[in-house]
Amino acid sequence: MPRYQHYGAQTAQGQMPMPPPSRPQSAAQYAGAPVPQMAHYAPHGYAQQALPPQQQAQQPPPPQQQHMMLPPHMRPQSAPHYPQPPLPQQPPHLQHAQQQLGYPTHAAQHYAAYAQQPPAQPQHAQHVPLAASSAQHAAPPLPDQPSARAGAPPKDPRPKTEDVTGTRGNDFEDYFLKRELLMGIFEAGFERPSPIQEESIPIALAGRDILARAKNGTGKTAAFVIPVLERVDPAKAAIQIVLLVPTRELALQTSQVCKDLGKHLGLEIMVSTGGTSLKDDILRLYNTVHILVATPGRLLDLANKGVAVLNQVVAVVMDEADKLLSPDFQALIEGLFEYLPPTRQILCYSATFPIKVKDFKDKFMRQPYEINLMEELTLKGVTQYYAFVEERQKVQCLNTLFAKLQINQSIIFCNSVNRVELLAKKITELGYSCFYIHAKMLQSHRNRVFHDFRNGACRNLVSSDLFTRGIDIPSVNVVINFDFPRSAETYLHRIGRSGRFGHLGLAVNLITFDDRFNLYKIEKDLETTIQPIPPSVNPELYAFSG
Ligand SMILES: Nc1ncnc2c1ncn2[C@@H]1O[C@H](COP(=O)(O)OP(=O)(O)OP(=O)(O)O)[C@@H](O)[C@H]1O
Repeated sequence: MPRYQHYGAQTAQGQMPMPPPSRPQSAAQYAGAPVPQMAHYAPHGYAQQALPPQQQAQQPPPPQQQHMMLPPHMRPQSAPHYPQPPLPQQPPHLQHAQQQLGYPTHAAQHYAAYAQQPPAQPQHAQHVPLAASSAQHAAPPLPDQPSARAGAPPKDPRPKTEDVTGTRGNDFEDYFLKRELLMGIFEAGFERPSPIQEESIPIALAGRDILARAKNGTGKTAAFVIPVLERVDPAKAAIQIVLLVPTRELALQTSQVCKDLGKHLGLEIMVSTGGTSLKDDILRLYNTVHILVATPGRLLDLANKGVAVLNQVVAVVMDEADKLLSPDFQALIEGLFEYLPPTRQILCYSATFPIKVKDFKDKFMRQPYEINLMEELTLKGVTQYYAFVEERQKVQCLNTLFAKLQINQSIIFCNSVNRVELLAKKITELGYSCFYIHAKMLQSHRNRVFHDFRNGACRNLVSSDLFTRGIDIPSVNVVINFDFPRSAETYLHRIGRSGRFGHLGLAVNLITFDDRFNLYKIEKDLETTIQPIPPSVNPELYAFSG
């Protein structure tokens, strides 16, 4: 029996009541709440932070009748505005990673010999487990030198799942990386490689093409950034690495990872995306650039103009590769490959790889090494629930979720730009702090929202699918699909914005009658079960009290 048939029968367990398909719903029973007007709604993605107390008092509480439409466990308490816990500090290792650590300059010289060792030997490409052999080839720190780990920040105390802990036990030292690179890795708070990093780093260092699939938030970025940072020759004034990503925000984030991990390497890293001044990019390219992180359209433009010279590129990375090979980008990518030398290494990463990648693989890649760490598709640390609602009940249901859940930070996804703006407005009117972001906003506003949300300036972000892929904000512990996505890929990437690096997270899906087939299909495609939301959600499933 298809699962969607029994949703209506489960109301006793506490989820939203499902109206039988044939029974028309009375407007009085399911009418949406009139939403109070809100003068403090600010455009450009900035909704107000929170109403001043005296204005909060003036806000009419949501009508009682509306609460009664919800099953008892979803009804808000009596107060019109529900206090949420204070915004948390960033985990200690993240705060620390942002601080500049002074290193004695002699350390770099002292280790020059070690740093200049040739990159990984062919046995890496043969996939020899490094743990077994590391004792033979890992260079021990010289007696009078601090270890490259000396600048590591305090340990992140949050529990992690096997998605990132299920490794063979390798250490970063096992890969013969430059000492300066190791220092950057440890200062970023990375202690050991994650499974995808263990699989990918040695193969990439050996120069082989890679097609890699691993779960969201398990460290794919460092899995390609570390080997490409190792491969760049700082003395050579040419673009040596191209990192392609589908969105501008992801480009900014990825370039920041390159800068953080490579901060002792003395490399020039440039971001180039649409929505910024082309002239600035052209002027920047007159100076040395070693690593170029770009969205495909802008880079092709610069290559066509002869400004971005790509004939010295040794490796090109395609993050979210399936998206980059979708019809939206495919022509641009193929255009770009005409400028790249035939010897370039190609590294492709994503959590989702449909069949369409095959054509690209056959046409451009040379016997790629394939990594698939996704026997199981969803993250172990992310608990998934659905609440069955009528369209007009959604805002009230969200209000209840805000009141009941321990949200550190949340991302709330809508299926269109219009709905993002409307929902942000309604959330603000309910008295909660909220930003919004979508692709039709000015880039400068997008950047500000991204920056401020990441820094914890606001608890909730309403987003279109712009933030579905790749965005890494470790404090996000709750994702809400206000609108249920249409495809399993989108669903997987969206819920993967919580539960980063094996931490715990919660995904709540608001499901309407029309969504039920889609819910069933996505559950089937992902071989997962999305449970009805219980009357109270155990905070231990998603909230770290530390
Ligand atoms: N070895 C490591 N040790 C500790 N933290 C790590 C390690 N590798 C990556 N991280 C952290 O894990 C988080 C997720 O990493 P990343 O964004 O690379 O995941 P991803 O697999 O690319 O996710 P997505 O599929 O969503 O793009 C980041 O905050 C990153 O700093």
